[in-house]
This record gives sequence, structure tokens and C-alpha cells, in this order.
Amino acid sequence: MRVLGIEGTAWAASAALHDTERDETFIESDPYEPDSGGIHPREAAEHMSEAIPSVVETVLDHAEQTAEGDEAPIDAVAFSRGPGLGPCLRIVGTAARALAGALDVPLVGVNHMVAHLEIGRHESGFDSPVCLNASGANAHLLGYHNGRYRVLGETMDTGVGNAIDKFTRHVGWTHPGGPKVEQAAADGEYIDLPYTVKGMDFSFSGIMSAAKQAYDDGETVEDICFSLQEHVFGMLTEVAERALSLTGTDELVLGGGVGQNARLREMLASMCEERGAAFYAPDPRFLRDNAGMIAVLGAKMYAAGDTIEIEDSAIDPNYRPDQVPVTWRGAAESVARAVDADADVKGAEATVEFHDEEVVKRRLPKAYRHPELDARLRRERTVAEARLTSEARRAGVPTPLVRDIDRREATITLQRVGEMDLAATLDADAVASVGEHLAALHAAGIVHGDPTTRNVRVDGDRTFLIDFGLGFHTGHVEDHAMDLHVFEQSIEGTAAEPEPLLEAFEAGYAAAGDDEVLARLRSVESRGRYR
Ligand SMILES: C[C@@H](O)[C@H](NC(=O)OP(=O)(O)OC[C@H]1O[C@@H](n2cnc3c(N)ncnc32)[C@H](O)[C@@H]1O)C(=O)O
Ligand SMILES: Nc1ncnc2c1ncn2[C@@H]1O[C@H](COP(=O)(O)OP(=O)(O)OP(=O)(O)O)[C@@H](O)[C@H]1O
Ligand SMILES: [Fe+2]
Repeated sequence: MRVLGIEGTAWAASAALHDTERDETFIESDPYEPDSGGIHPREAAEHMSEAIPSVVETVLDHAEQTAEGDEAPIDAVAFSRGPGLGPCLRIVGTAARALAGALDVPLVGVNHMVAHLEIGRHESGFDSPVCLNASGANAHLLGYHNGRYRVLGETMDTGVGNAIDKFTRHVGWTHPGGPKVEQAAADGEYIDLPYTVKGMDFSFSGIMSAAKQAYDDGETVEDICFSLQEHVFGMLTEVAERALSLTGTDELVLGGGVGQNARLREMLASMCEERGAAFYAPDPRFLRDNAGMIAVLGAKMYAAGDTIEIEDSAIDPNYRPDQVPVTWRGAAESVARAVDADADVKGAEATVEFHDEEVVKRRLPKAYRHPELDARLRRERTVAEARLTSEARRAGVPTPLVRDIDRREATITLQRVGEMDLAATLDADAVASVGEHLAALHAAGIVHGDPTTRNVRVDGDRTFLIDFGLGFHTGHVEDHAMDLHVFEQSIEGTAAEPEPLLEAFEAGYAAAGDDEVLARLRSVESRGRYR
């Protein structure tokens, strides 16, 4: 089967031919390069209308030349329906419809972010990996579960590439900034910058303002670029590790243009090696926006009968990966769900050693992180965990007693509580009690920071909150809403039927908590989604 793909969501005017029998992909691309500033939607769309016809022409010629015997040069046309810039998407959509009509072949509408994921799965041969998409306009973790790609974690503000590009605009460099940051980083040294991870979500606004400020204050641009990479990619690697740990998956694939960065790939490879997981990063030609990935996924969709009629083929600038019915994969392929037996466990962050009455939790150094950042995070989190675990108990929230803390070794000894993790026994009453605990915690001005189903221990009808290492003091509604969002995401990522559990949780929170927080939760949810 031979599928022609067209891509043009933002900057890459690209066409490709994917031949499934030969497993070959021919790609022809023409990038839009702004003279100054970032991507201007109108200029980008003008570029698309000029460049798309000629890249398509080249691929059509290639298809004619390589078709053998009575083989059809093209069996279907696939195109990026979204997400992306509306004016660009419209031009690509029109071109694809016209081409499918002229060739009299079916049309396939592809989600660009799912294509970034699927190309890694295709090339690696992995069964059911977690995927980190690190692209310009997006940054998220996806895992397949019961017919959909679930968003396990995502940026709460901008995409990772856009964040980096904004910094480089501030220092007067042309678009795209990513490769220039990578080059400058080679001559830089470490400086401290903000680091923001909340469960498996993360945000870049704090670190980006700090980076601009550091530049205005006279820090060298090389040091800032080096440190940006260490912090930003450290965050992405940490959340990728959390996703592997939470789902129990041992395969990771990388997607998106920022994946071309060698330091990011090095960190992910190191993290995976340390935990015995397999890691795959596609070639750069398949990482940056390209029509090859559209043709490859288009072929899988076409083979599954997943084509669309012209009248249903409207583009969608906000098309989310979790909206896509995954027709080309079997239901049995869901990512595993980890349920721990109480043997000694290796969490995402720490190792936990069990004794009769106590557990010893050690935050071991992470080889992927810069040593200074590593030492800082291990120290800060150990201190926060010891302090907030005790403060939460004083606020009436069940938590383990803290028996001992060794700051230098980043080790805490805690009372052993509960019989199992909430993940192993997801029932509505237990989930409702977590809602009540979080409400009490928030009323005391504390957020947990990482309230997942594995950070709750269950003992009969009692539940205990553990793992306060990402917690902090705050009275902000926004921070409280993030706690609820993180918990709900962990339910959605692991429960077969999340709806009744989410309802129970919110009812538990509403009984003791602030309505404003629940209202803000709704806006956090809509905000974190792919703009
Ligand atoms: C929706 C779609 O239009 C969008 N596409 C997109 O963002 O292009 P992509 O090719 O995946 O990524 C481009 C980004 O990738 C960054 N980038 C490229 N090379 C880089 C490098 N060596 N290091 C860091 N960032 C790099 C660029 O600075 C830019 O921000 C997306 O996938 O989010
Ligand atoms: N006080 C405790 N009593 C009983 N079990 C515990 C206790 N603390 C931790 N555990 C067990 O160890 C596991 C890992 O602990 P914890 O979440 O604190 O470590 P972590 O490395 O931060 O994990 P993650 O980052 O994956 O949440 C928990 O899911 C739980 O099963
Ligand atoms: Fe992209």
C-alpha cells in the first residue's frame, strides 16, 4: 500500500510517500523561516500556499517513478487535520481534498500529535510504549488505554519549543531558537533556575521569566542556555520516568522537534537505562514536523478502514490526541497498569525499603540530572517531605509519623502505614476520603504537589497520604486546583471506569473544601489542553 501524506500545521510544508510493503518513506519538505520574530500565522499560510503544491508535485513524480508493474502510484491521501495554525491547516486541507479527488482515492485525516507518537512506535517496533512528545507547541506524555491515547501529563502553559524560542527572541536570535540554545549550551556552566513539576504535569513560565531576567542581569547567554537545557529537559525526563513508573511500562518513545536535541535524548536514554526500560528516538527527519509521519500513520488508519468523506474532513486547530478513536490498534494493547506488591519498591523518585513497622525512603542520585540540580532537588524534597508530612498530620490529615531524617543522604524513615496503594484498590469510598483529606490540607494552606493513586495508602476504610516531597505552602486557589487536577489525571490514567471515581472524589472535596477550587479545576482542565 502506498499513502501520500501532507503536513503543514505551522512551519513545515511537507509531502511524503510511505510504501508499506517496502517500509520506505520518501519525504520532501520546504520550511518557512521568518526573517524576524516568531512564526507569523499569515506569513506561514502564504508559505504553505506557495510551497505545498511543489512538494506534492515532487512526491507525485517519485510515486509515478517507483510504482512497479500494475501497482497504483497512490492508494490514499493523508493530511494533518490539526492541531496547528488555522490558516495553515486550511490550505493543507484544501490541497489534500483536491488531490484525493483528482486521484480518485480515499482521504485520511491524521492528528499531528498522534503522528509524532506513532512514528516512534512504528520505527521501534515497541508494543505499547509511553510517548513523550516534545515539540514546539506541545509537551505531553501519552499512553494507549482502551482505544484512546490518554494524556498522562502535560504542560500547564506553553509547549517546550515555544518556551525556548521565546527566550531566544528575547536575546535577539532568529527563529527557531532550539538549535541555537543547544549550540550555546556547549560553552555554558550551571546556574540555578526554577524547576516546576506537579505530579506528571509541569510548567515553563517560571523558568522562562527567570531566564530572561538572568540575561537582563548580565549572566552569560551560554550559562543560561546550558542551565535551561538542564532544567527543562530534567523536568521532561522526570515526568517521563513518573509515567513509566505509574503505568508499569518499560518502553519509552520520543516525538517532536525538540527531540532533535542531543542532551534531551541523552537524559532520556540514561533514565531508561537506569530503570531497565527500552528507549527509542526516531531519526531527526521523523522528529521535526514532516509528512513522513503523516503518511505512516495515514497508512495504518487506511488499513483499518479509517477514512473520511470530504464533507467530514474539516480541520481542527485544537485537535487533541485524546479525542482520536484509535482504530488501528487492538483493545488488548493497553499500557500495563502497575500494582505493587509490598516488596521493596523503586518509585519514580526514590527507593523504599520495608521493615515491620517502618519504611526507609532514599532519594538516590539520578545520573541523568546535572549533579548540582540533583543535589538541590534531593535535599529540598527530603526536607519538604519530612516537614509537610508532620504538618499535614497536625491539620488532621492521616499521614505516617516521621521517625528520622538524614538530609545529607536524602533519606527519611517513616512509619509504615496502610496495606496497599490506592492504585491497587480503586474504590469510590477510598477516593472520596482522599477528597476530604485534600480539602483539610488546603484549608491548612498546604498543597500535596503529587497526589496520585500511588501516593495514597489504604487500610480498611482508612486512607493515608504519603510522599509530600513536591508539596509546599500556599493559599492560592490555582495551586489547590492543580492538586485536584493531578489526582484526577492519575485516576484517568489508571482506572478502567474513571467517571464514578471522579464524582466521588469531587463530592468528598466539596463536603469539606472550597467551591472556588472546584470551579478553578474546570478552567485548569481546559487550559492545559493544546493551544
Ligand atoms: C502543532 C505543530 O505545528 C507543532 N509543530 C512544531 O512545533 O514543530 P516541531 O518540528 O515538532 O518542533 C519545532 C520546535 O523544535 C525546536 N527545536 C528544533 N531543534 C531543536 C534542538 N536541537 N534543541 C531544542 N529544540 C529544538 C524548535 O526551536 C521549535 O520550537 C507541534 O507539534 O507542536
Ligand atoms: N509510609 C509508608 N508506608 C507504607 N508504604 C509506603 C510508605 N511510604 C512509601 N510506601 C510505598 O512505597 C511506594 C513509593 O513511595 P513514594 O511514593 O514515597 O516514593 P516515590 O519514589 O516518591 O514514588 P513516586 O514518585 O512514584 O510517587 C509507595 O507507592 C508505597 O507503596
Ligand atoms: Fe509537530
